Amino acid sequence: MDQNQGVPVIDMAPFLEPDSSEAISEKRKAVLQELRKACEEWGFFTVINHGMNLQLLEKALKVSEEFFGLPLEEKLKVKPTPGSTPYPAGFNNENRSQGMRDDKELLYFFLDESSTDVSQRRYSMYNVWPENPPHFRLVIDEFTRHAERTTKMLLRAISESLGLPSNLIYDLSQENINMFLMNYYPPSGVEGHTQGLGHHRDGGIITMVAQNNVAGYQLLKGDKWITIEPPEGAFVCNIGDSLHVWTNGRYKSVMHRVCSHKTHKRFSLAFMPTPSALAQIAPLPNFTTEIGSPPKYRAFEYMEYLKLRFKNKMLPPNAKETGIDDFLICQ
Ligand SMILES: O=C(O)CCC(=O)C(=O)O
Ligand SMILES: [Fe+2]
Repeated sequence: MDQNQGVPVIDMAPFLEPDSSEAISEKRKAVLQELRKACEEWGFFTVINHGMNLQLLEKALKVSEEFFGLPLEEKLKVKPTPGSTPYPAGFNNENRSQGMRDDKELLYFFLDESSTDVSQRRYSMYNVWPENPPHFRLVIDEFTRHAERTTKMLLRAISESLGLPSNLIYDLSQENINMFLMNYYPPSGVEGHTQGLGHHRDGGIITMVAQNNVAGYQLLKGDKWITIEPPEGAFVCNIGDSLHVWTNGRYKSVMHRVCSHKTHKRFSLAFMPTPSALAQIAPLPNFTTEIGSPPKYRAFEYMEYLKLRFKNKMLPPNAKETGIDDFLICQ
């Protein structure tokens, strides 16, 4: 059986149309229905016709391959700035999940530069840009500007799919922050499962991932790990814990991981639109009082959750990590 069978592929073309004729609006409604079903049943979906120029995506994947192909001492020059917590921007090859080493390298940036309000750019000031390859910044700036448009379009569609005003989810996050992760998973050289990135749920609103054509991204459905093999040029998206809590668990934040390939290098580019540290994360009335359902999660500030999750990085092997379940209200 095709293991990818079932992870819904959603064609966003009607959301790229400028006009809002009756015919387009009908098409959009159909897309919203598919999106709702995917978020409720899978917590994952794949988007095509997402508005990103595919040549630009290719260029970004190529520049990431060039960067990660540099000698380690060159990559280590892209050192995180002290104080850029909770997650330091820059190069990092010492990630851990469940206390075990992830066999991956990460280059990490904050994207809030597109914000017109300079006082809000308090995350991207920590970004550290590689000097090599020389065209790195040019390519990545253009790519991330386009990708931010795509993430905003997806957040609007997700809001609408929940019957909420288009801007609500974006507004709840309080600031315009996208975390941008460039990941490199070296070949493992061995048969069987190797931890590229240990199992986890994402914390933000959604995560949107592009990858080269090397499989390894897996989600947990029931008790089975399913490998996601997206069509070329697609973005794989999943629901993060914040959206899971806002919807009182209706849109699911699902466990996933990355398994390294035996012989091939895997690259991925991940965008995570994320709430501001001060954003309130609590189930919305639309999914609780208004429908007579008790809230499943207590309210918290996003910073509280981030700090707890950051401690996960220091845990001994196989220790239990903090996750969204720790915020469940016992009933
Ligand atoms: O590299 C990938 O494909 C997924 C990355 C991921 O799950 C994450 O960074 O949270
Ligand atoms: Fe993830």
